[in-house]
Amino acid sequence: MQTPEQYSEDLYLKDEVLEQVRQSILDSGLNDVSIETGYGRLLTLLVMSSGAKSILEIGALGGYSGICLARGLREDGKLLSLELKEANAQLAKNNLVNAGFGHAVNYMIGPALYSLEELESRDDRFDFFFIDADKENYPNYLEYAIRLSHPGALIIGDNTFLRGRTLNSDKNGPSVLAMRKFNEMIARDERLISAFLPSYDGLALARVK
Ligand SMILES: C[S@@+](CC[C@H](N)C(=O)[O-])C[C@H]1O[C@@H](n2cnc3c(N)ncnc32)[C@H](O)[C@@H]1O
Repeated sequence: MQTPEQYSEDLYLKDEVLEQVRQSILDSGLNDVSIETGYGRLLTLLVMSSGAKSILEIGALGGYSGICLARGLREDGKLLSLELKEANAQLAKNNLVNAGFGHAVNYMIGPALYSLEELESRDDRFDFFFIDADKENYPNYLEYAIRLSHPGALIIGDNTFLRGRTLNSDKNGPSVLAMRKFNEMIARDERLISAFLPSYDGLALARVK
């Protein structure tokens, strides 16, 4: 029997652009740890529904989520993506250009914490955040996202379950501890209104009050 996720995905026609992105990641010798197809679709829907004009993504890889985010942007909207590795940012950029979003995207290369510090020093603000990089820094990324947000901004974080490790009390490595802290912040921080989606590897959604 199909999983609910497989059943839902099979309802849609093939997305040639996004399939090509996944192939380009594999062709580059990288693991395809892009966002799941159903959640990519949700990103587009959320960006479009929120009317976001400025998006900050943390973790670009090959640009899969970047394209999903850009698809929801208004004509004059911008996506800034923070990526540790230059080669990944280049791959993502190529894929965004091929998808017709070259005009809308910029990359900052290096550890995201440094880039976030720079953005804060410039007093930059964003309407939408997608957190999908090194898990140990998720609580730090969330704190920065709240500080860099316009009121009403949306913050989305991927992989909240860490393939089940978050829920397993025998697992207590740094990524797991950080993800538990991130999830608790999402649920309890008084600056946020939030919800969790338990499909795939889990997704956290929050709105800054
Ligand atoms: C899960 S992948 C991102 C997938 C992408 N969001 C998508 O769905 O298409 C994580 C990415 O975060 C990047 N990354 C890891 N540590 C980072 C850091 N400290 N700062 C910025 N990027 C980082 C990795 O190089 C990798 O490209």
